[in-house]
Amino acid sequence: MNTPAPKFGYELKATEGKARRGEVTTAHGTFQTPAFMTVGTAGTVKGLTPDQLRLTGAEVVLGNTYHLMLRPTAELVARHGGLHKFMNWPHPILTDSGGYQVMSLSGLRKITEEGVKFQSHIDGSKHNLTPERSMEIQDLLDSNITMVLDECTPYPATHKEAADSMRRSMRWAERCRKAFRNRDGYGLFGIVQGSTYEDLRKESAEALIDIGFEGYAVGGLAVGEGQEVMFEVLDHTVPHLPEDKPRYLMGVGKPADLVGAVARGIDMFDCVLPTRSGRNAQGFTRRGAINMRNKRHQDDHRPIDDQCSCMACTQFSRAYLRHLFIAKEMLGPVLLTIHNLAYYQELMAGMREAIAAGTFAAFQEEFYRLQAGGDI
Ligand SMILES: Cc1cccc2c(=O)nc(N)[nH]c12
Ligand SMILES: [Zn+2]
Repeated sequence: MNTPAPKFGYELKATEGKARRGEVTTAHGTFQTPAFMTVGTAGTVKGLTPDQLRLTGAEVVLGNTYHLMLRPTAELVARHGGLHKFMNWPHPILTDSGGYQVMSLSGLRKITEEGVKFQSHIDGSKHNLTPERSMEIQDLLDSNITMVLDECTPYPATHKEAADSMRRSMRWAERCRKAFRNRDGYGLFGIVQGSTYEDLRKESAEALIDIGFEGYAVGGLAVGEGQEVMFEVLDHTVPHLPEDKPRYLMGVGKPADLVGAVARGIDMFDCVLPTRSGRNAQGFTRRGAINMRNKRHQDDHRPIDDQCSCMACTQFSRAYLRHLFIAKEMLGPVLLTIHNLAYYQELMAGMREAIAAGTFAAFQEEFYRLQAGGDI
């Protein structure tokens, strides 16, 4: 007899200024915030087994409606028990709703009031993704956190373009709320749009709160606006979001983006940067970025980061990592992905600890001092 799932929930445990330390409860376990969620687009975090991923400190994995509806289809995943069972990740899963990926990946796409019509980038087949269909797909995937179908307003946008795009996303959010199958341990998150316009971001946040969601994402950022503009948008958007619900900044970001956004009240993040960079020999460390193809590592016995406890840093040298990348060996991308994810999780754990201890301001200073330190 399965024990009944706990209710989906967020508990705020500590704050320092706008920074928050909390915990989210889902049917597949809890996760600590601020959280970095590892991107596992097509049901896999590229190159890593679930055990290796867990060892990096990951608690939440992201899947994508767009990719999984095309291949292997949500219906097949459902026949295999949902995404947790299919990919053997028995911990929280969040899925994005598909609209964002359609706009960045598919051919021949058309946005109408009904939804998004597009051609698959895999085989050219035609699809019609509506708010209702996106909810059905994420339900079939058994996603713990479902994202509403939205349009990520292209950047830059005029005020009118941003207003029209945001208001359609709000109408879609309403349809998603109605179509979402409410059940304990599962949540539906709204996504705030409005580009860089303070009045539109306020209107969007208030519209979503009127509908009511289990969490609120800030969308429409990480679209080329730059860190300064992104932080400005957060400064005038986050204050409109409920204190008792998680806030999720979509698609962000570099380590310094995470620290600055946590300082502005964000709880959850996702970004392909650590995994995509890891596959391309770009490492992240507390002292800044490192290019493992660089000749200076050719005969270097040291690990990537002697303070890191990940498998790459405890078992291998920089010389070996460089060799793997130069020789185009599969193990190179695997090891550097593991290291980058472990570094991101270490950064999040450090922020969680600092907020709980009331030392987040000092943490931020030390973070920026080391990043500027150079000589990694
Ligand atoms: C993944 C991602 C990054 C950046 C922005 C967005 C967005 O606005 N909406 C969705 N659904 N996803 C996003
Ligand atoms: Zn490491």
